[in-house]
Amino acid sequence: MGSGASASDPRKDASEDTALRQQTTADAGQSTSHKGAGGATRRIEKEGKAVPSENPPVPEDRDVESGERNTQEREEDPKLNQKPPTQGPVQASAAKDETGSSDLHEGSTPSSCTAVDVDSSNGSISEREENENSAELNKNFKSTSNESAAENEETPLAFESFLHHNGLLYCCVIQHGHRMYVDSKGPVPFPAQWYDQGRFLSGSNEVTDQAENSQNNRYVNNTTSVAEDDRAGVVYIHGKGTVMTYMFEERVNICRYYDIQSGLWLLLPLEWEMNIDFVKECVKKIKDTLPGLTDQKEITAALRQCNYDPDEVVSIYLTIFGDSLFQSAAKAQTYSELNSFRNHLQKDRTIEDLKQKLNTKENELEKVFQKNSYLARDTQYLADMVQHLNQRVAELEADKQQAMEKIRALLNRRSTKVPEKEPPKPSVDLRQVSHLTRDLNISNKQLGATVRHVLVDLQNHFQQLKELVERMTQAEQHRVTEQEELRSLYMKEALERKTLYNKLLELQGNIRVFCRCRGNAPSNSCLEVPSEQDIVVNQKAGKKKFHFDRVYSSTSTQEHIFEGTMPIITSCVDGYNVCILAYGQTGSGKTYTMMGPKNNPGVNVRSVRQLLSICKKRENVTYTLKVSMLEIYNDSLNDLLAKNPNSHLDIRTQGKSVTVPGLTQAEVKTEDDILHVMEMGEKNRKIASTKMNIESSRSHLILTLTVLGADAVSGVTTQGTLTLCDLAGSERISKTEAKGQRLVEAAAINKSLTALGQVFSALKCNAIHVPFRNSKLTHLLQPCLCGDAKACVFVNVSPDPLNITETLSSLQFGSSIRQVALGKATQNVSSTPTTKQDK
Ligand SMILES: Nc1ncnc2c1ncn2[C@@H]1O[C@H](COP(=O)(O)OP(=O)(O)OP(=O)(O)O)[C@@H](O)[C@H]1O
Repeated sequence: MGSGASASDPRKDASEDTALRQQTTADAGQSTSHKGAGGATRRIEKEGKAVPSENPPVPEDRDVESGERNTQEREEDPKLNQKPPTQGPVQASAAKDETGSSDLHEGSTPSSCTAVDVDSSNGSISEREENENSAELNKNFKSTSNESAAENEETPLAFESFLHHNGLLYCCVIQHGHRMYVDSKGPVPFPAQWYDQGRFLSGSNEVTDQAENSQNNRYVNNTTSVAEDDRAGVVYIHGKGTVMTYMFEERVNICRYYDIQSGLWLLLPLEWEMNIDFVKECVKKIKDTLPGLTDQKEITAALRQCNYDPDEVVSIYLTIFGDSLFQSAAKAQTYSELNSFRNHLQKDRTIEDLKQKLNTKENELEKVFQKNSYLARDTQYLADMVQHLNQRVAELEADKQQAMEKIRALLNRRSTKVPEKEPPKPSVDLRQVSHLTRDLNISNKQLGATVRHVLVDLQNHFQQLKELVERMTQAEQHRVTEQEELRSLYMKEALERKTLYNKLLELQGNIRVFCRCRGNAPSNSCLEVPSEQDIVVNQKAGKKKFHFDRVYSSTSTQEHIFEGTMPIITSCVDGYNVCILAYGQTGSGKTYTMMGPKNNPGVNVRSVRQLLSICKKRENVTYTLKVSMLEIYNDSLNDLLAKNPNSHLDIRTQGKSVTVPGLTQAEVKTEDDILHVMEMGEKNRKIASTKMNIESSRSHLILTLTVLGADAVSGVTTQGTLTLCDLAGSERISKTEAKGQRLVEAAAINKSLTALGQVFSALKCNAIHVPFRNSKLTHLLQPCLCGDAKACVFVNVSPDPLNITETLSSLQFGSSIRQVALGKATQNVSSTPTTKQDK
């Protein structure tokens, strides 16, 4: 093809390049590393694109021969002569050695091994053809380049891709500073006007704006500066044809394809990927390994997340769902749990639908009731009317009777009196009377007809009303039955949801231990947080690593910290005893974590907010919240909400319940109420500590929220408690050199924290006796630490190297309690008949 023609009409070039495209398409299977979006975006081996050090020897006779045969075969094969995909990019083919390998290191053939893929059903050119075509191209290229280069000189080549505005991608070669693009017959000088008609795809994440750089790129002296792009590729999409793909970032799941219509790079849809052979193979491999997985779309999505690495997908599934996935879905018992999670979501939606249905029905009923009241009013009106008409009929009857009697009397008088002379003139005009009688008869008849008519109307009305009432009664019965069904379904679903949620928490462990490094870390911090679950202490003797459920670095925000505790707060509303403790030396950030400053509150305030929001959302359950606040100083309890905060309290145990008789419990309804109560408690704590000349950090602060729930639908009542505990500082006596009162305080703190450690140790080894009563602290926390509770411990540590010993001891304490596995948590529920049940 002449360079002039190519320059003026790139589309024409494209149609002439069909065979080349087909050939490059076939090359893709061998010359690419499949790291891209399956077949969609494949990476080209870097080595294949590297600038070769020498011109490779290509067998001349074979090239010529294969070139001829290729042309002939193309003419004969309709598949190869088919119209080229209009959006299909032209990629340079990889010249191959005799074995068909495109590896430049081995074959030492200069090539631009660009990756291309097609739908295998469309038919690809045989490997032999590929070799032949590649060889021909190489030969052509070699001869052209030889003309411009010094004979036998080792010529460095560089390859790049040019994306024309018409959507076609051309492979370009630079040699001796001259740029050429690869035509079906070989390299052709790159037309100057093309610089403004497209852009080069660079090796970096960006697509180079050719308009800006066109001047710089016209003559390239240094071959190594030429863009190498291993992110470009093409994919055949059924129904769309061949589209060009490009990976803009390192992660393949954001690979894009070039949409010729919009001229934009769009995200590759999951459905397309699912149908790509490479992806299908990966999915098959995963399914073969884990027969328990069946959903192809889900597996494809997982593949996308794992950079199309089937092994990684398998290992992730195994980590989450265990060995049960080795069995087929029907056999796997645990997998059914996974399904039940999915079903659960579906059921949630069903509940929503049913609730809506219930609302609609209730509205309908409301309307029927309204209609009923209108009809009742109509009936009353008609009945009044009938009564009135009856009265009127009676009056008319009476009038008629009177008139008749008068007539009769007149007639009698007339017949008995015999006129002797001139008969006397009758006092009543008989004609008038007969007229009157006739009129009366007529009106009597009319009245009778009207009454009959009204009566018929009334009967019809009554009949209609009767039918309506019957229908209403039926509808009411139907509604009641439906409501009953909905209620039972709701109860079942609610129970299932709670069970699943708590099962999830149980799987995560009923005691979760988090570590938080204090903020404002010094530049010579002794702590490192290499991952979300590890913390490393840099000490002179070397590094020491500790593992926790979650480690929060010095830069973690209060929001982050709270996120970790959120799940167990939901449990509290469901009737579980939940406890959040902050442990650590003085100044390590316990109070900051639990209470926090007003403008950036800590776990306490956020938990309360969360609790209230959950309670508000559950419309069928009426919640009552009560708050108590106490401190433990020198192993004695002070009620911080009492009028006299110094009044000492005792602990009483009855069965499993531990109570503090006389402890003030304030009922709260809103967030403001709770904050007000907390503020009051804090104030009392300060007053008490000033009076006793102690520091507030020398006592344990325990804030308890009791949540009582009464479910109007199921009639179940629950009681959960949320205990928020800011422990006293855990530093050693020897370090603080405490004396006198301070020594007594330190001893009490030590004793209670040691008792806490002993309780955890006993729980760890499932001891028959757990020494809860060794201190007031552990005694009080017993319901939150024994079998039916969920606890979350924050180990607060200071990053200051001066506190390294305390930091190590706190971390040691934290990692030892992390190994504690509490028994299966049980819910504090009771079933009581509720008056609202009939609702
Ligand atoms: N994450 C953080 N970001 C910013 N400042 C913090 C952070 N953690 C703690 N601080 C600050 O460090 C200081 C000590 O924190 P805090 O009072 O919470 O420690 P503590 O462990 O409760 O001490 P004590 O046991 O004496 O009560 C406070 O001034 C607090 O504001």
